Amino acid sequence: MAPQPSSITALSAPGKVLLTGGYLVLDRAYTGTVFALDARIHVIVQQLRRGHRGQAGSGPDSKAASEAQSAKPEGSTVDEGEVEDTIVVRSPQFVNAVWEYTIQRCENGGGVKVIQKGDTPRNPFVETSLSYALTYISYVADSKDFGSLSVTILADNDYYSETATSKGPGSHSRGGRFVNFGVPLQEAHKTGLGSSAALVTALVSSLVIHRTMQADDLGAGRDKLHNLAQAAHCAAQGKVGSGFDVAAAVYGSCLYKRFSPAILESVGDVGSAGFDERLFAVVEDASAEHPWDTECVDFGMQLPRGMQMVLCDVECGSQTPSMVKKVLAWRNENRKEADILWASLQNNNERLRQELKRLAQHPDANTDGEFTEIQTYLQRTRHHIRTMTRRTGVPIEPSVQTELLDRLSDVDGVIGGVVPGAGGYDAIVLLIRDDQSVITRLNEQFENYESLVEDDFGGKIGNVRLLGVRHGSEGVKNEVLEQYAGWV
Ligand SMILES: Nc1ncnc2c1ncn2[C@@H]1O[C@H](COP(=O)(O)OP(=O)(O)O)[C@@H](O)[C@H]1O
Ligand SMILES: C[C@@](O)(CCOP(=O)(O)OP(=O)(O)O)CC(=O)O
Repeated sequence: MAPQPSSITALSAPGKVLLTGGYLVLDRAYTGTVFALDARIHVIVQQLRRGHRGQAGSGPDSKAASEAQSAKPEGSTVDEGEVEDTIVVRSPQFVNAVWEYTIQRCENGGGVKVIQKGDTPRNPFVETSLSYALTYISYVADSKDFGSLSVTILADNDYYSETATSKGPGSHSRGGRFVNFGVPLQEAHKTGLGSSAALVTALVSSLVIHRTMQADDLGAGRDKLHNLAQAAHCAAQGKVGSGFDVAAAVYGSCLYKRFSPAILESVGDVGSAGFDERLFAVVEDASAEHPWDTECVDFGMQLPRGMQMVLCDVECGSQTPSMVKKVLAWRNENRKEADILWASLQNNNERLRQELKRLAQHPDANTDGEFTEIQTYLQRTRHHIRTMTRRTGVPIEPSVQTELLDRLSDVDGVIGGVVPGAGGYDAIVLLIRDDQSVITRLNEQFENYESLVEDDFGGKIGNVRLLGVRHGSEGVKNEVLEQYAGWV
């Protein structure tokens, strides 16, 4: 029998930065070095009402469950007399961010599908995570009775650019580490930390732990949660990416080698006959034909002592999907040249990672305190990325970012930096000496920062600011409820 659910479950998962290996990591022949961040997305699942066929909510915490039930969050349509189970998802840091769903049990093993009520704009990442997690849960627990659930999403501030409200005096009015953004989610500008991967990971993990496992099972269940989160994230995105962001959300910082795309290609859509069995096989890695082959090496890896990683938001977004398509099209048409370039990048990225690892393991090896080797490898990686930019005609490191990286690399205490991930006009990453005076000097640079070059791709960067986010290394984890006072 499945374990009895406790009444409230809270988990969080981190954002990511792909320090090196952008584009290369799409191909299993290469790897990416991904760092988890200390900016996390939290998901709190509350059991509002027992499953009406008498299944849920009768666990060891049933007193707390009935309290949660009577403290029914505002706006919920769930009440005791109603037979229909509903799931209400809220993102209370944003205006009107409430999504309410009914649960549809599909025939012929089509799984469990959530159907959105009302006319709030749909949130594909929330919706798909719910359908995928409930399908898996109902298959393993052999029960389709979920009861009604209230789900709260809380994100650390650095996932989105500041808004008038988040900067203002009332931003922390509800208390704790989370701010009120005062705008609808669609109007919030993302800083590119991988909010959707962290959200999907925290959401599917909290639902699965809530219904089929105990909090202590998180370690042992990590691989299954990874497989489920990758499947849900790909379905919500409508494409199979490399999955490095979901891997970092689950396992934390690591050297990542992607899974073979074929693993997820045959899952099909929720509602289609046999979906529950296929999803179960994917999550439990039960397919002999397509076993999971993701490789996350050195997970939980740390930066060397005395080094810190910072991100600089440049207030200007880029379109990753079309950039990826263009780079891959160029690679297909220029295979020989691309292979040489990809090999040079891989080789240098690997040396950089090995040196970071060596210094992390032998803190005394950095005798001059300058991280000179790291500086050299970062410069070489940038050199190859600029070649990639020129040859593909894609603004991976466009000249306004070259200018910014060059200027910041000259600041005393900055070891070097790169455009992470797909590059473009997203936040850049810097490795610096872990010293407050370096942060002070960087902030001084940003006060009057003005770009003096004309960009080769017509991009412009506005305000540059240091994000508060730092390297975090840890993947998905259980959370304590006290920190959500005022929000849940
Ligand atoms: N706090 C949040 N609450 C609810 N949904 C969120 C939240 N943050 C992000 N999302 C979902 O993730 C989407 C952004 O994902 P995506 O475009 O992949 O950006 P990112 O690069 O940050 O992952 C949003 O459109 C929304 O569906
Ligand atoms: C090009 C890529 O290899 C890296 C993209 O990294 P980003 O960190 O830029 O990704 P987004 O969060 O989607 O903006 C694509 C991939 O690996 O999926």
